[in-house]
Amino acid sequence: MSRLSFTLNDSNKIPWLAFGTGTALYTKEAKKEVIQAISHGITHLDGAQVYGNEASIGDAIAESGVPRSSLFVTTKLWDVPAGKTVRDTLVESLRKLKVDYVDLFLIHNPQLHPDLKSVWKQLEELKKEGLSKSIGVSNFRIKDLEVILPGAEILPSVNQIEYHPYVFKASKPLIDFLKKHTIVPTSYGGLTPVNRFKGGPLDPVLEKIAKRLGETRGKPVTSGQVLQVWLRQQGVPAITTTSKAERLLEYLDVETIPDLTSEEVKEIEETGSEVHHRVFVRTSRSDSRLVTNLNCYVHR
Ligand SMILES: NC(=O)C1=CN([C@@H]2O[C@H](COP(=O)(O)OP(=O)(O)OC[C@H]3O[C@@H](n4cnc5c(N)ncnc54)[C@H](O)[C@@H]3O)[C@@H](O)[C@H]2O)C=CC1
Ligand SMILES: O=CCc1c[nH]c2ccccc12
Repeated sequence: MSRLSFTLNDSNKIPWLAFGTGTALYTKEAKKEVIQAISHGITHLDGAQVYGNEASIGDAIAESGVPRSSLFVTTKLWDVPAGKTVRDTLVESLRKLKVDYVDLFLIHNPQLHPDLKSVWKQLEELKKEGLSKSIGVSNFRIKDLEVILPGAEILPSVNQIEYHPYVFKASKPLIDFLKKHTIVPTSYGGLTPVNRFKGGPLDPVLEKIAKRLGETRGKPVTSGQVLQVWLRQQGVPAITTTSKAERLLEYLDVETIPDLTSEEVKEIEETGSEVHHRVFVRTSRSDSRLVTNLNCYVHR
């Protein structure tokens, strides 16, 4: 069972390890994989309206045998259809998820909302109504946050972003801004250096640290686990996914791995900063169409 959680600026707790359904499971029936994740002890489920599989998350929650109060369920607002409200979209998500509330409701992509301040105000009302325990954002840049923060009655609790050592240097101003405003960065794509961009300068650094940690604790440690310790040590929840039970156990085991030394952290960040690999391009409106490079959401 994953036990480690971080405290958000609204005093709610967010489990550090989340199971996501927006990449390998994007638009797929995900019930089996979500039930497997829950049964292995993952309590934080990361979904979104655009992933097309909220109903299968709902089926998994219903069939898991785990009480709703033990789970942390996230979904994300995509666009707001004409004639509908943000609330209408969340009510539809709750129907698909078969829950009375979500633990976290995020604005998925700021570039979809010319009226970003108004959308944030609607999320504030949804938190007050109790339809979402916490509210936050995703893929927000500093300039997007500067639109909603002035006059916000409720701060975003999280900003879910692509965060790993290969975007560390580019992300530093945003991470510092989030810290200043007590907004927790949550990481997606955190394993990019070992999956999408294996063969980069980090490989030998992660292998060396994994070897040291493995020898210290008498149990092997993987490079992927080193990346997740790097995130955990910063207080950054990791959103990951897998269909393999052994990977779930690998991710869960990270809670038992000691922190990296300050020298190891420095070496990961300096080596990661030698290159820049951002995988998840921003979706942006183009000729009034939403252009999204979906290829980057599934692994090569
Ligand atoms: N808010 C947003 O715009 C976005 C949110 N997300 C969320 O984050 C979740 C996780 O995103 P990912 O990029 O999939 O997470 P990730 O970077 O943790 O990668 C997970 C993938 O890496 C594979 N993997 C794990 N260890 C490996 C190894 N040693 N070698 C090779 N492959 C390995 C797993 O099988 C899995 O397919 C998504 O499902 C979604 O819920 C993802 C992208 C954008
Ligand atoms: O959130 C996961 C990846 C993602 C971000 N924007 C889109 C749009 C359509 C499918 C997946 C995604």
